[in-house]
Amino acid sequence: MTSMTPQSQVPSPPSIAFIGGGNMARSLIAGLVAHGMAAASIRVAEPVEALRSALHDDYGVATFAGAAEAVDGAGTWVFAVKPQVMRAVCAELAGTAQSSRPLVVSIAAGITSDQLDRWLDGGLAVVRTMPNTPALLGAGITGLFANAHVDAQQRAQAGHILSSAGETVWIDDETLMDAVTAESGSGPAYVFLLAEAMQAAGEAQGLPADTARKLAAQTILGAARMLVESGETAEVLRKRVTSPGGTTQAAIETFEAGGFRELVGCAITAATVRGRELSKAND
Ligand SMILES: NC(=O)C1=CN([C@@H]2O[C@H](COP(=O)(O)OP(=O)(O)OC[C@H]3O[C@@H](n4cnc5c(N)ncnc54)[C@H](O)[C@@H]3O)[C@@H](O)[C@H]2O)C=CC1
Ligand SMILES: O=C(O)[C@@H]1CCC=N1
Repeated sequence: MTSMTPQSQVPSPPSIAFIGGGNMARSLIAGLVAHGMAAASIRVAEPVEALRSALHDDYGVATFAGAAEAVDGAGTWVFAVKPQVMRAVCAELAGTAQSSRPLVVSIAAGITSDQLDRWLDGGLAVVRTMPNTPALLGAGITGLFANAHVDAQQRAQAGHILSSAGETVWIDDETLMDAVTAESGSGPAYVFLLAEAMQAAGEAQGLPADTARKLAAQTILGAARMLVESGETAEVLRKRVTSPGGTTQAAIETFEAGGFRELVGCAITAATVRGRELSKAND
């Protein structure tokens, strides 16, 4: 005989609570809803009323001023607040975390899984992640690290949430998460800086501003697509553009003489170090 579960006892899908409804949370929520997650399963804690209204109006998610109300009944908690407020937010939720044993997902730069676990009173499954802003278009990439308490189902759940923002890559050694933050978390800003510089240089050569902007943006888009879609290395693609004795060679030699690679290395080192500092400064 087949046993039937009465309708009233069918469990509703486990909901996700976002603690922090700012820029990155909004991108992740947009991705989850676009990938078919029921808005009714998404709860958001956000103290700023205007952000709460916008999230509710745009995606239909339930919003709350306080974190404690948002996490009520949620199986996964996504911490999307600034690193500087993470400890205080965790202190507020530690009691509930111990009784409800959620999967804890963090997107905060620098804050380690050990810190999150300790601030929530210990023994919890924590996935530390680092997405980036192209998540807004579903074109992001996220690095993820799981602590020892995370089981296979929770790992899949965290991967599912972040894959709605784009590609995912699991990192086995958490100390490398600061390097992920420095390369891809902050990385879109480096590309925007390059775009700014290319546009300004084009304008300095006499191009109208809107033309210079379009040339820079489409060039970066096209080059990025070639990197992803061609299967070739950046070096091979660069060399194909660089005709011997041509214009590109003149530019590349100027970049190399100016220490471009070293400068990029120093910038990414500075961002990596800053990630470690954020961990210490907020402990
Ligand atoms: N912006 C970026 O490119 C990336 C940011 N991150 C990380 O994402 C996190 C959030 O960054 P953004 O979204 O850019 O910042 P944001 O400032 O837009 O969002 C943070 C939100 O948290 C809210 N908040 C503050 N205290 C709160 C509390 N007690 N309870 C609930 N919400 C609270 C704020 O009102 C704000 O709306 C940070 O930890 C950052 O390191 C990660 C990857 C990329
Ligand atoms: O600048 C930051 O600290 C955050 C983390 C990665 C991108 N934005």
